[in-house]
Amino acid sequence: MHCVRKVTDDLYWVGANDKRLHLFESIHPIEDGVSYNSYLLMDEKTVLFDTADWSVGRQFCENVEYVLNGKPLDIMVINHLEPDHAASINEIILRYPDVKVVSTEKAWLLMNQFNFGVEEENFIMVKEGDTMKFGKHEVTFVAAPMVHWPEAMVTFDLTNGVLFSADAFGSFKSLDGALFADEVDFKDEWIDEARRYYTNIVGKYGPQVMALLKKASAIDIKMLCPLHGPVWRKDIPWLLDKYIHWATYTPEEKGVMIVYASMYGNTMNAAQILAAKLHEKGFHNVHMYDVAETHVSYLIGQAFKLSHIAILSVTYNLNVFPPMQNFIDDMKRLNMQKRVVGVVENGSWAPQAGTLICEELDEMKQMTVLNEQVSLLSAVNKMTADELDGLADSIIESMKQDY
Ligand SMILES: Cc1cc2nc3c(=O)[nH]c(=O)nc-3n(C[C@H](O)[C@H](O)[C@H](O)COP(=O)(O)O)c2cc1C
Repeated sequence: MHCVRKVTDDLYWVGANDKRLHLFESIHPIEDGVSYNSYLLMDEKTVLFDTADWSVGRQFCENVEYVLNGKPLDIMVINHLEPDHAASINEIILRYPDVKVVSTEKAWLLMNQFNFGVEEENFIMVKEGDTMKFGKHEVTFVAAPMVHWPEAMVTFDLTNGVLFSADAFGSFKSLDGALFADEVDFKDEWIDEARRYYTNIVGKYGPQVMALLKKASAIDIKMLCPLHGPVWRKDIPWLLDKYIHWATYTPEEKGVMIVYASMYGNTMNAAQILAAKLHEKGFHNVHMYDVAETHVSYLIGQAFKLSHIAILSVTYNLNVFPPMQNFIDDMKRLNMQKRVVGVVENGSWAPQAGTLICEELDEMKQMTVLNEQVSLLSAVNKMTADELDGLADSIIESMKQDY
């Protein structure tokens, strides 16, 4: 049975939710599922904006058929060719063989590579600034390279201010009947998953996102229709502000994320002592993570949010503990920058982790490593407890800077 929502008088959400997928892109856990959004405009011409992942293909096709109500599908605009949005192109073409597919030159190459079954005579290539009229609605196409694949574009409806924003402004979590961000408690219940989605999926491409935001600031956006998560019709400046922070690697808050790696509990003890000292000294925005217990995508989300990171790691076969190394590698891969970092190492015979972590941080942009580094020998003692106290002071002192 169809399950659709009306976005505007003549625009429908025809997407679907996946609550069974365990790992998005085979890497990021999505305990709360994900939605694959697709939108169908019923103008003089009928226009489908993107398709959906094949896992929800049956529901998606039923939704399209219901809204079309016997009309042919004239146009399919493909803003983003990644298969979680484009895998059903082939099925749509089989059902509506006369449909014209509209997308970028790079998308044309990719849809051929993926064997999505688009014939050349049915493909209309568009570029930045091109416009297309469907009847009442006229749209313009805006290139959005690397947000988050090279072929991506967004489509702006000049008639009613709807921006079909592809992967930009998306979020993990299934919609479960809600459609608009103002129908859920986004600021409380969704923001962490929206940040985790952005930072892990698009986080590397901050400059490209800023380029898109610059273009977006020149148009009067009334509604954002992303390919995952809710549609925005209120509070759009609030979301744009979050995006500016993430895309420029600017912390949202002064806060400390304490990440530790510990096999026998002593480094964890140091992390607890550090956290206790921060609270004792009056600083309370402190969040603690066992690196081996927390999926790195959650760590990345928090690292983008907070101004300070305290890294405490055991030495492991003369290296950094592997899950901690993975976290640091991931931050590097995603271009993480502009954070203040405290480093604590542990080793029982040849502590090495601290030096190696500092070398990694040195290769990243604008990472300030606090001088008060602590080197533990197996367990915290009186001297290193005092050093942890000094590190807590140093973290609090560095909070006085502007972010
Ligand atoms: C497999 C393994 C490899 C280790 N390699 C080193 C090492 O190369 N250098 C070192 O000083 N300690 C090494 N250690 C000791 C750890 O760093 C030790 O667990 C730590 O000093 C105690 O902290 P923890 O209680 O937080 O685990 C190793 C421990 C294990 C289990």
